[in-house]
Amino acid sequence: MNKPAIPTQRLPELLRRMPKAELHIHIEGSLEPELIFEMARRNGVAIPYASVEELRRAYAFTNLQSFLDIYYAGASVLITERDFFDMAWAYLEKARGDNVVRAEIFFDPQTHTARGVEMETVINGLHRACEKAQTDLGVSASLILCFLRHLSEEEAFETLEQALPWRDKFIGVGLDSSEVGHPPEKFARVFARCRELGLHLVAHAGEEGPPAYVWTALDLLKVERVDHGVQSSKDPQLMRRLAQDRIPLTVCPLSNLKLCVFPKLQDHNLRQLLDAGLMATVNSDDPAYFGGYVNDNFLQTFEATGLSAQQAWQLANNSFEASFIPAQEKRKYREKLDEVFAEFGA
Ligand SMILES: Nc1ncnc2[nH]cnc12
Ligand SMILES: [Zn+2]
Repeated sequence: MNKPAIPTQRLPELLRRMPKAELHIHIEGSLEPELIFEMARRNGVAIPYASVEELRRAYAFTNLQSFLDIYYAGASVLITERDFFDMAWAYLEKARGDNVVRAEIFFDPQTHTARGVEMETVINGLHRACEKAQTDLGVSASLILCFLRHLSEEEAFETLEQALPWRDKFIGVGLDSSEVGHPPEKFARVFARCRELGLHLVAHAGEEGPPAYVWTALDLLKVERVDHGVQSSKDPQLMRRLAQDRIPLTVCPLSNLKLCVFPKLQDHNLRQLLDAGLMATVNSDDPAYFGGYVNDNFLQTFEATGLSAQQAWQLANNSFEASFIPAQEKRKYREKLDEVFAEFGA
């Protein structure tokens, strides 16, 4: 696509305005401190912070585990179906404001069922928000159930069994939580079962873990997308494989910055991934904890790394191509994307 250049000063507005899909968002990671305090109050749950400000000050992370410890503590205020609905609805309204037209949303049922919350409560609350987003906001949203990789494969199987009565309310499964020491192969059998069930398959790999974890996510779990995957750039053969097979990477730049995967946003390898022909996308991961929703990720990363309007188009189009929607809907979103670019003279 060779189109006239868009002046740099109009790039932020274009990034905000362009329609996009968000494919890597943990709904529990969208729970803002204000909502944590509100839910703690209404549910009578004690939290070890005196104020919203004190909680926010604790969001200073050194690596993935230092974040996960506080993220699981934050999720402990979620008790009722209304809590899950309110959390997802707050995210979906923000997503609408960022011109997200499609969201594929991760949830971690084991974080809740381990505390005695029923699977039904979790799924129904989240799913109701997704349905309302379609009717009231025009945002298409679906759920992806994630297994916690620091727990056993047996526990993942139990979680799958508990969720199957609501099979029509989620479109796929993923793998998240502490990566290093919990390689994808630990979950090969449960992913094989999910594949038989016709579920879409994704997994976090190569966030902090080595390229070997990306290889096994592809070859043993048979995932359709890799979440993060930024460590792949250390392995040229893997980069060629990802490009050739058009495997999408759901990259989360502000997450990588806040979890010290890259020392500065200027050092992020998003440009390198795009230049190597990989289908990279931009996402927020855990926006309440990492200082920004999807447009903040686009704006700050473009500012820091000097990416162009052409690359903005590529990233937005990749987000539709990588999503689990029918080809006809992908085409519709691409047309909307082209309309917005045309308004900017591209
Ligand atoms: N960035 C991340 N990596 C792994 N597990 C997560 N759960 C929530 N956010 C996560
Ligand atoms: Zn994630």
